[in-house]
Amino acid sequence: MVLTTAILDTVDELRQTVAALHGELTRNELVIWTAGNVSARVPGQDLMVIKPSGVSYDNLAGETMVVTDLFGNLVHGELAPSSDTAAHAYVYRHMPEVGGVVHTHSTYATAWAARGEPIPCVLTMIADEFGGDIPVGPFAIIGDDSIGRGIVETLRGSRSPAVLMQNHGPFSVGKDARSAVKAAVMVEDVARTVHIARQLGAPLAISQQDIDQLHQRYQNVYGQH
Ligand SMILES: O=C(CO)[C@@H](O)[C@@H](O)COP(=O)(O)O
Repeated sequence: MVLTTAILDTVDELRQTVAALHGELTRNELVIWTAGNVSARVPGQDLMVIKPSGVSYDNLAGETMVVTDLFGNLVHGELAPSSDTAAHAYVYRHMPEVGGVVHTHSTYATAWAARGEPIPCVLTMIADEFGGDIPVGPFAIIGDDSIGRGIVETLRGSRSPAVLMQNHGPFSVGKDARSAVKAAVMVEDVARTVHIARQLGAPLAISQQDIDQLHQRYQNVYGQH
């Protein structure tokens, strides 16, 4: 596939954005070594920008980000794409509203994934960002569409932008890559808080009505408009 000058301009800007967002994963201590990855859909194109596989975060820059089609075929860039490219691509193919995907192995969220236990909606911040319990997706081996299918099928049944893939770790989605990174940061924060709360007792439930009210406010009123 030959990329036109207009698409290349968009891609180059997106490569810088995705590279910078990988810095948010290390800054928020969500990844170690080369684990984790961020991607962004190229607007209006069946393309995505994603991290190259196994490259140190110290060496991630716009120029090292790669571009693939939505079946994981390399279209632009020198390096091999992330080993999670198939999962990201599957999400983009089946969830047209998603513009960004993030995967980490952040400690507390991954500990919940190891138990295959959803994070209960016992904090206002969980209601705000996730709209209910943070769901668990099925165990799936990397290498084909299994992880992507598990992410999509689980998220379709939830308001949550994050899913805890059993025995693996969190994947998060958003309207753009920055929103997906935000969900990755927040799922780790609430995973830690609920874990700590449960050490000393049973966290108290929030009513569905209150969850709905909190979610609606946060998604539609919170912040600057
Ligand atoms: O979780 C996995 C694979 O599913 C890790 O290898 C992943 O975090 C990092 O892989 P990449 O360096 O993106 O290929």
